[in-house]
Amino acid sequence: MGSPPMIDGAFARWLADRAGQALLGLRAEMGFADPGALKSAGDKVSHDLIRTELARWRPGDAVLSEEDEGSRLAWAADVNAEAVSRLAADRVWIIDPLDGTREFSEEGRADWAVHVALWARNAVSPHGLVAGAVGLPAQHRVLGTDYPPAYPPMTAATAGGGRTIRLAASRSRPPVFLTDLAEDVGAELVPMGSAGAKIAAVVTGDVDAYIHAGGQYEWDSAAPVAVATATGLHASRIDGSALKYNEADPRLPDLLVCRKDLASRLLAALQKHSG
Ligand SMILES: Nc1ncnc2c1ncn2[C@@H]1O[C@H](COP(=O)(O)O)[C@@H](OP(=O)(O)O)[C@H]1O
Ligand SMILES: [Mg+2]
Repeated sequence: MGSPPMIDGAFARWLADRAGQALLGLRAEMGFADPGALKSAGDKVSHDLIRTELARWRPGDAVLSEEDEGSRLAWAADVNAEAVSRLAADRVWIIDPLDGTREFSEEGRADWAVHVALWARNAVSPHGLVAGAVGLPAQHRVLGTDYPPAYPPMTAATAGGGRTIRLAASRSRPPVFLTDLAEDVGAELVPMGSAGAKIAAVVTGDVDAYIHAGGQYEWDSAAPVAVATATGLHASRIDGSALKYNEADPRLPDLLVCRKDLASRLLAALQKHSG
Protein backbone atom coordinates (compact mmCIF):
# COMPACT_ATOMS: atom_id res chain seq x y z
CA MET A 1 0.00 0.00 0.00
CA GLY A 2 1.27 3.49 -0.83
CA SER A 3 1.57 6.34 1.62
CA PRO A 4 -1.54 8.34 2.46
CA PRO A 5 -1.91 11.93 1.25
CA MET A 6 0.43 14.52 2.74
CA ILE A 7 -2.13 17.31 2.82
CA ASP A 8 -4.14 17.21 6.03
CA GLY A 9 -7.61 17.52 4.47
CA ALA A 10 -6.98 14.69 2.04
CA PHE A 11 -5.39 12.66 4.82
CA ALA A 12 -8.51 13.15 6.99
CA ARG A 13 -10.65 11.88 4.11
CA TRP A 14 -8.36 8.87 3.60
CA LEU A 15 -8.52 8.02 7.30
CA ALA A 16 -12.31 8.40 7.58
CA ASP A 17 -12.72 6.22 4.50
CA ARG A 18 -10.40 3.49 5.82
CA ALA A 19 -12.18 3.38 9.16
CA GLY A 20 -15.55 3.35 7.42
CA GLN A 21 -14.57 0.37 5.28
CA ALA A 22 -13.49 -1.49 8.42
CA LEU A 23 -16.83 -0.71 10.06
CA LEU A 24 -18.81 -1.94 7.04
CA GLY A 25 -16.72 -5.13 7.12
CA LEU A 26 -17.49 -5.60 10.80
CA ARG A 27 -21.23 -5.21 10.23
CA ALA A 28 -21.09 -7.81 7.45
CA GLU A 29 -19.03 -10.19 9.55
CA MET A 30 -20.91 -9.93 12.87
CA GLY A 31 -24.48 -9.31 11.72
CA PHE A 32 -27.04 -7.63 13.96
CA ALA A 33 -28.01 -10.41 16.39
CA ASP A 34 -26.04 -8.90 19.28
CA PRO A 35 -26.24 -5.09 18.98
CA GLY A 36 -24.23 -4.52 22.18
CA ALA A 37 -21.31 -6.58 20.91
CA LEU A 38 -21.46 -4.90 17.49
CA LYS A 39 -21.39 -1.42 19.07
CA SER A 40 -18.39 -2.24 21.27
CA ALA A 41 -16.52 -3.89 18.42
CA GLY A 42 -17.27 -0.94 16.12
CA ASP A 43 -15.99 1.65 18.58
CA LYS A 44 -12.83 -0.35 19.19
CA VAL A 45 -11.99 -1.34 15.61
CA SER A 46 -12.38 2.19 14.28
CA HIS A 47 -10.57 3.84 17.20
CA ASP A 48 -7.63 1.41 16.99
CA LEU A 49 -7.31 1.87 13.22
CA ILE A 50 -7.37 5.68 13.42
CA ARG A 51 -5.03 5.80 16.42
CA THR A 52 -2.54 3.48 14.70
CA GLU A 53 -2.52 5.46 11.45
CA LEU A 54 -2.19 8.81 13.26
CA ALA A 55 0.73 7.47 15.31
CA ARG A 56 2.35 6.27 12.10
CA TRP A 57 1.71 9.20 9.76
CA ARG A 58 1.29 12.19 12.09
CA PRO A 59 3.49 11.18 15.07
CA GLY A 60 4.06 14.76 16.26
CA ASP A 61 0.37 15.59 16.63
CA ALA A 62 -1.84 15.18 19.72
CA VAL A 63 -5.15 13.30 19.59
CA LEU A 64 -8.48 13.66 21.37
CA SER A 65 -10.64 10.61 20.67
CA GLU A 66 -13.96 9.70 22.24
CA GLU A 67 -12.65 6.22 22.94
CA ASP A 68 -9.51 7.31 24.81
CA GLU A 69 -9.52 6.61 28.53
CA GLY A 70 -10.28 9.85 30.38
CA SER A 71 -11.39 11.64 27.20
CA ARG A 72 -14.43 13.14 28.96
CA LEU A 73 -12.46 14.66 31.83
CA ALA A 74 -12.23 18.43 32.12
CA TRP A 75 -8.72 19.55 32.90
CA ALA A 76 -8.13 22.65 34.99
CA ALA A 77 -5.49 24.55 33.04
CA ASP A 78 -3.42 25.49 36.08
CA VAL A 79 -3.50 22.06 37.71
CA ASN A 80 -3.42 19.35 35.12
CA ALA A 81 -2.55 20.95 31.81
CA GLU A 82 0.87 19.36 31.66
CA ALA A 83 -0.73 15.96 32.07
CA VAL A 84 -2.73 16.44 28.89
CA SER A 85 -0.52 16.86 25.86
CA ARG A 86 -3.30 18.20 23.65
CA LEU A 87 -3.62 21.40 25.69
CA ALA A 88 -0.07 22.46 24.88
CA ALA A 89 -0.02 21.02 21.35
CA ASP A 90 -0.11 23.10 18.19
CA ARG A 91 -2.07 20.47 16.26
CA VAL A 92 -4.74 18.15 17.67
CA TRP A 93 -6.77 15.53 15.81
CA ILE A 94 -10.30 15.40 17.24
CA ILE A 95 -11.79 12.00 16.50
CA ASP A 96 -15.13 10.29 16.89
CA PRO A 97 -14.39 6.80 15.59
CA LEU A 98 -18.09 5.91 15.40
CA ASP A 99 -20.75 8.59 15.78
CA GLY A 100 -24.27 7.23 15.92
CA THR A 101 -23.11 4.01 17.53
CA ARG A 102 -26.70 3.02 18.21
CA GLU A 103 -27.72 3.37 14.55
CA PHE A 104 -24.60 1.46 13.47
CA SER A 105 -25.95 -1.53 15.38
CA GLU A 106 -29.39 -1.41 13.70
CA GLU A 107 -29.77 -3.26 10.41
CA GLY A 108 -30.56 -1.09 7.39
CA ARG A 109 -29.68 2.26 9.00
CA ALA A 110 -27.21 4.54 7.25
CA ASP A 111 -27.19 7.42 9.77
CA TRP A 112 -23.84 6.79 11.42
CA ALA A 113 -20.47 8.33 10.70
CA VAL A 114 -16.72 8.48 11.24
CA HIS A 115 -15.38 11.91 12.28
CA VAL A 116 -11.79 13.03 11.70
CA ALA A 117 -10.96 16.70 12.36
CA LEU A 118 -7.76 18.67 12.81
CA TRP A 119 -7.57 21.64 15.20
CA ALA A 120 -4.57 23.98 14.89
CA ARG A 121 -3.39 26.70 17.25
CA ASN A 122 -2.59 29.07 14.38
CA ALA A 123 -5.99 28.67 12.67
CA VAL A 124 -7.72 31.86 11.59
CA SER A 125 -11.30 30.73 12.26
CA PRO A 126 -12.72 31.01 15.80
CA HIS A 127 -13.41 27.27 15.93
CA GLY A 128 -9.77 26.51 15.14
CA LEU A 129 -10.55 23.64 12.78
CA VAL A 130 -8.32 23.54 9.72
CA ALA A 131 -9.32 20.20 8.17
CA GLY A 132 -11.98 17.58 8.58
CA ALA A 133 -13.75 14.64 7.01
CA VAL A 134 -17.04 12.93 7.79
CA GLY A 135 -17.25 9.37 6.56
CA LEU A 136 -20.76 8.09 5.88
CA PRO A 137 -19.83 4.51 5.07
CA ALA A 138 -23.33 3.12 4.62
CA GLN A 139 -24.12 6.06 2.31
CA HIS A 140 -20.92 5.30 0.37
CA ARG A 141 -19.53 8.80 0.65
CA VAL A 142 -17.08 10.94 2.57
CA LEU A 143 -17.57 14.70 2.94
CA GLY A 144 -14.35 16.62 3.47
CA THR A 145 -12.80 20.06 3.66
CA ASP A 146 -10.35 19.11 0.90
CA TYR A 147 -13.22 19.34 -1.61
CA PRO A 148 -15.94 21.18 0.29
CA PRO A 149 -19.38 20.30 -1.06
CA ALA A 150 -21.26 23.03 -2.92
CA TYR A 151 -23.60 25.20 -0.84
CA PRO A 152 -27.05 23.55 -0.81
CA PRO A 153 -29.54 25.00 -3.30
CA MET A 154 -32.26 27.37 -2.11
CA THR A 155 -35.37 25.47 -1.01
CA ALA A 156 -38.99 26.56 -1.12
CA ALA A 157 -38.88 27.01 2.66
CA THR A 158 -35.92 29.34 2.65
CA ALA A 159 -37.14 31.18 -0.43
CA GLY A 160 -40.40 31.89 1.41
CA GLY A 161 -42.36 29.59 -0.86
CA GLY A 162 -44.39 27.91 1.85
CA ARG A 163 -42.72 24.55 2.42
CA THR A 164 -41.94 23.97 6.08
CA ILE A 165 -38.35 24.12 7.30
CA ARG A 166 -36.90 20.63 7.73
CA LEU A 167 -35.17 20.51 11.10
CA ALA A 168 -32.98 17.50 11.96
CA ALA A 169 -32.83 16.38 15.58
CA SER A 170 -31.61 13.46 17.64
CA ARG A 171 -33.76 10.33 17.41
CA SER A 172 -33.13 9.42 21.03
CA ARG A 173 -32.28 12.65 22.89
CA PRO A 174 -33.82 15.68 21.14
CA PRO A 175 -33.75 18.97 23.09
CA VAL A 176 -36.83 19.28 25.31
CA PHE A 177 -37.81 22.64 23.81
CA LEU A 178 -37.61 21.52 20.19
CA THR A 179 -41.25 20.60 19.58
CA ASP A 180 -42.40 24.07 20.71
CA LEU A 181 -39.65 25.79 18.71
CA ALA A 182 -40.55 23.80 15.59
CA GLU A 183 -44.19 24.73 15.90
CA ASP A 184 -43.26 28.39 16.37
CA VAL A 185 -41.10 28.61 13.22
CA GLY A 186 -43.22 26.25 11.16
CA ALA A 187 -40.66 23.48 11.01
CA GLU A 188 -41.04 19.76 10.50
CA LEU A 189 -38.81 17.67 12.78
CA VAL A 190 -36.68 15.04 11.04
CA PRO A 191 -35.39 12.51 13.60
CA MET A 192 -32.02 11.06 12.65
CA GLY A 193 -29.07 9.39 14.39
CA SER A 194 -25.50 10.75 14.54
CA ALA A 195 -24.46 14.39 14.69
CA GLY A 196 -22.25 13.79 11.64
CA ALA A 197 -25.11 12.35 9.58
CA LYS A 198 -27.40 15.24 10.58
CA ILE A 199 -24.85 17.92 9.70
CA ALA A 200 -24.15 16.08 6.44
CA ALA A 201 -27.88 16.27 5.73
CA VAL A 202 -27.73 20.07 6.15
CA VAL A 203 -24.66 20.20 3.88
CA THR A 204 -26.42 18.27 1.12
CA GLY A 205 -29.71 20.17 1.53
CA ASP A 206 -31.75 17.14 2.65
CA VAL A 207 -32.67 19.21 5.72
CA ASP A 208 -32.38 22.95 6.38
CA ALA A 209 -31.01 22.91 9.93
CA TYR A 210 -29.83 20.80 12.87
CA ILE A 211 -30.35 21.87 16.47
CA HIS A 212 -28.97 20.04 19.49
CA ALA A 213 -28.85 20.87 23.21
CA GLY A 214 -28.51 18.96 26.44
CA GLY A 215 -25.11 17.37 25.99
CA GLN A 216 -22.43 16.50 23.47
CA TYR A 217 -18.63 16.50 23.29
CA GLU A 218 -16.15 18.15 20.94
CA TRP A 219 -15.68 14.98 18.88
CA ASP A 220 -19.41 14.77 18.12
CA SER A 221 -19.30 17.98 16.06
CA ALA A 222 -15.69 18.93 15.18
CA ALA A 223 -15.35 17.17 11.81
CA PRO A 224 -18.89 17.90 10.56
CA VAL A 225 -18.61 21.56 11.66
CA ALA A 226 -15.30 21.83 9.77
CA VAL A 227 -17.07 20.59 6.62
CA ALA A 228 -20.20 22.69 7.16
CA THR A 229 -18.25 25.93 7.61
CA ALA A 230 -15.97 25.11 4.65
CA THR A 231 -19.19 24.82 2.63
CA GLY A 232 -20.34 28.26 3.84
CA LEU A 233 -23.07 27.18 6.26
CA HIS A 234 -23.76 28.73 9.67
CA ALA A 235 -22.46 26.83 12.73
CA SER A 236 -22.58 28.20 16.30
CA ARG A 237 -23.66 27.50 19.85
CA ILE A 238 -27.42 27.93 20.30
CA ASP A 239 -26.83 31.37 21.88
CA GLY A 240 -25.05 32.43 18.68
CA SER A 241 -21.54 32.35 20.18
CA ALA A 242 -18.64 30.59 18.47
CA LEU A 243 -18.06 26.87 18.75
CA LYS A 244 -14.61 26.28 20.22
CA TYR A 245 -12.49 23.15 20.08
CA ASN A 246 -9.54 21.72 22.00
CA GLU A 247 -10.78 23.38 25.17
CA ALA A 248 -9.72 22.04 28.56
CA ASP A 249 -13.30 20.88 29.09
CA PRO A 250 -14.32 18.78 26.07
CA ARG A 251 -18.04 19.17 26.68
CA LEU A 252 -19.75 21.10 23.91
CA PRO A 253 -23.38 20.54 24.77
CA ASP A 254 -25.31 22.44 22.10
CA LEU A 255 -25.13 23.69 18.56
CA LEU A 256 -27.01 25.08 15.58
CA VAL A 257 -25.95 24.23 12.02
CA CYS A 258 -28.09 25.71 9.27
CA ARG A 259 -28.29 27.61 6.03
CA LYS A 260 -26.98 31.15 6.44
CA ASP A 261 -30.34 32.64 5.47
CA LEU A 262 -32.10 30.83 8.35
CA ALA A 263 -29.58 31.63 11.10
CA SER A 264 -31.05 34.84 12.52
CA ARG A 265 -34.59 33.42 12.51
CA LEU A 266 -33.53 30.22 14.27
CA LEU A 267 -31.27 32.02 16.77
CA ALA A 268 -34.18 34.29 17.71
CA ALA A 269 -36.41 31.25 18.19
CA LEU A 270 -33.67 29.54 20.23
CA GLN A 271 -33.38 32.59 22.49
CA LYS A 272 -37.11 32.42 23.11
CA HIS A 273 -37.43 28.66 23.65
CA SER A 274 -34.14 27.38 25.08
CA GLY A 275 -33.85 29.74 28.04
N1 LIG B 1 -27.47 14.50 25.99
C1 LIG B 1 -26.33 14.01 25.50
N2 LIG B 1 -25.23 13.87 26.28
C2 LIG B 1 -24.07 13.40 25.78
N3 LIG B 1 -23.89 13.02 24.48
C3 LIG B 1 -24.96 13.14 23.66
C4 LIG B 1 -26.22 13.65 24.12
N4 LIG B 1 -27.08 13.65 23.08
C5 LIG B 1 -26.38 13.17 22.02
N5 LIG B 1 -25.11 12.87 22.35
C6 LIG B 1 -24.07 12.30 21.50
O1 LIG B 1 -24.10 12.96 20.25
C7 LIG B 1 -23.97 12.01 19.19
C8 LIG B 1 -25.20 12.15 18.29
O2 LIG B 1 -26.34 11.81 19.04
P1 LIG B 1 -27.73 11.49 18.35
O3 LIG B 1 -27.49 10.32 17.45
O4 LIG B 1 -28.67 11.20 19.47
O5 LIG B 1 -28.07 12.73 17.60
C9 LIG B 1 -23.87 10.63 19.81
O6 LIG B 1 -22.51 10.25 19.77
P2 LIG B 1 -21.97 8.71 19.78
O7 LIG B 1 -22.87 7.90 18.93
O8 LIG B 1 -20.59 8.87 19.25
O9 LIG B 1 -22.00 8.31 21.22
C10 LIG B 1 -24.40 10.85 21.22
O10 LIG B 1 -23.75 10.06 22.20
MG1 LIG C 1 -20.41 10.90 18.71
